[in-house]
Parts: sequence; C-alpha cells; structure tokens
Amino acid sequence: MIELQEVSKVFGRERAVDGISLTVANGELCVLVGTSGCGKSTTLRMINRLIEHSAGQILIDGRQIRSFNEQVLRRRIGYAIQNTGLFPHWSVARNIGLVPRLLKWMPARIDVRVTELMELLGLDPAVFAEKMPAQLSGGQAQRVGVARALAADPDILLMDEPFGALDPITRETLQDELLRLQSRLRKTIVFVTHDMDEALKLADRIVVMSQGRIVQQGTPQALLREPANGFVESLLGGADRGLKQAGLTRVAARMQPLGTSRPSRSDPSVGIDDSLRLALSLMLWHHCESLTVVDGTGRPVGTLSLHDLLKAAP
Ligand SMILES: Nc1ncnc2c1ncn2[C@@H]1O[C@H](COP(=O)(O)OP(=O)(O)OP(=O)(O)O)[C@@H](O)[C@H]1O
Repeated sequence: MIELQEVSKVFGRERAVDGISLTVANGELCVLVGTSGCGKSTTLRMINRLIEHSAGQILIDGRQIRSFNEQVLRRRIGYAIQNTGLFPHWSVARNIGLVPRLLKWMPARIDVRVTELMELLGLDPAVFAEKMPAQLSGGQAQRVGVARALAADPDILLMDEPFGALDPITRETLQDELLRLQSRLRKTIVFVTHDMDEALKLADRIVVMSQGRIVQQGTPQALLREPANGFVESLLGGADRGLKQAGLTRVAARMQPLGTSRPSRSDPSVGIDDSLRLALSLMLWHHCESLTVVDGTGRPVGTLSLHDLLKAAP
C-alpha cells in the first residue's frame, strides 16, 4: 500500500505539488490525470524518491520512504516511462535484466526471468533478445520498458505516460495488454496520463489533479456520474460523457437472455463482453434497433435492443 499524507513539493518559488493526500491499495491501478504541469510526474517521482518531497509523509506498507535505503527502495519499485529510457548500447535482454543484475541474481536465474518476461510481453526471445533499442518499433520498445520495470517482480509499478508516444492502435493494444497483465499479476500501480480515455479504460480509481492539488478521486463510473466541477467535466469530455459511460458498461449488464428473448437471424451480433458503446455503434452502422448477443464461441446467448441500451444511459 502507498500512502501520501499532505505531501508537497516546492521547486524554488513554485509549489508543484500542494498538500495532496492519497492512498493506493495493494493491487489497485490508480491513474493520475490532469493538464500539463499540474504535478502528476512530480507526484509519481516522489514515490520512488527520484524527487524528494518537501513536506508531508509518504509511506510504503506503513513505512516512511525516507527510512529505506534509496537504492533498495528504487529496486523494489518498477518504473516505466515514456520513451522507455532504455540504454541504447545494450541489447533488449541486457536492458530487461538490469535490476536483477543490480540485485546480484545468478546469471542463469536472470536468463530465465528475461525469457519469461519477453514471452509475457509478447516479444519472441529468439527474435528480440539480442536486438538493440534502435532496431525496435515504438511499441516494441515500450514493451521492453514494461518488461524491465517488472523484472525483479516488484509489488509496486510506477508508470509515467508509458504509452504516450505511440500511435492510437499500438497504444490500445498495449493498454489491453496492461489490463491482461494486471488481472494476472495484481501489482499496485500508479499510472500517469493526460489522456482521459486511457484513464477511464485502465483505472480502478482516477485521481484528477489541477495546479498541484487533487480536485477529485473516484472510480471511472463515479467521476462520469458526478464530476466535482466544470474542470473535471471538461476533462471527461463534456457532452461526450454519455458515450464514455456506455464505453465502460458491458453488453452483459443490459442484454435480455435467451428465454425472455428470441434472436432474429437478420440482426447483427455483438459480443457479451463488448461495451454498450460498441453495441450502439453497430446499431448506427447497420440501421437496426436490435442485436444478437453472442458468447466467446459465437453462440447466441440473448438480445440487446436500443431500448435496453438507452436504459443504461446516464
Ligand atoms: N526539476 C524541476 N525543477 C523545477 N521545476 C520543476 C521541476 N520538475 C517539475 N517542475 C515544475 O513543477 C510543475 C509540475 O510538473 P510535473 O512534471 O509534475 O507536471 P505534469 O502534470 O507531470 O506535466 P506533464 O503532463 O506536462 O508531464 C511544473 O510547473 C514544472 O515546471
């Protein structure tokens, strides 16, 4: 668990972070969002002491971070950043093995771990292990960055705009992979982004910051339902909120199961785990008011009508 209690950071005359209090529970994925310069990265970097806080307390599992040896603390915490920070003259495998080497793991154990992580991140070790960072695409380099952050199996992962420099499709793929990894690994993650759609998709909890302070925190649904003020509302996309909320709700939550409904052969189909947003898009595209809901094997399991879908609207 990470706890920030009334934490501030002052640079010269500027109060970059101004008395924030925040608790991130074990296994939680907490996303910090806000406009440029609001203090997100500074907050993140105070947690692994890349930046020392000026006031307040930061605790990890109940222990003040200043009571840890700085190097030990940093090795306990995975850190992934935009543009990866990979060492350009080191191979992919050597980059991923950095922290285990610093921790003096046996070489054989490091090799096993590097191979395991490359497979976990969808990088074929036979193809990528000996490549140099300059030979990788942006998406591949980000995967290596995440693999490196996970190398010593830290409980905590700090991620600062890790997918920021990627094209939208690669970015979505890596977001999906992070969610898949997280459902397996259950790390405590603090993730910084200025992209609200990314925050809505990834977060268990979103923390909205402005001018060094926390303006609101809550689940994506709670923020969409009740933004605290006009600033949060505009970050959430204003009038697009209804669509964003539909993007967070699964078809399964609104469909009529077989028995109470009979699918029509001519209706297009939608997956039970797809979002209501996708269902609405399919209705608009096919000019229809009803969809057949199918499971992962393509078997019909119910129907979703426009009426069912609108019931979910805020
Ligand atoms: N090392 C530093 N020295 C002086 N001022 C700094 C330093 N690091 C950050 N700042 C200032 O602190 C404020 C917060 O910066 P920070 O990088 O935390 O914002 P951010 O929300 O992460 O922004 P962005 O989304 O643009 O990365 C900014 O005004 C920035 O100029």
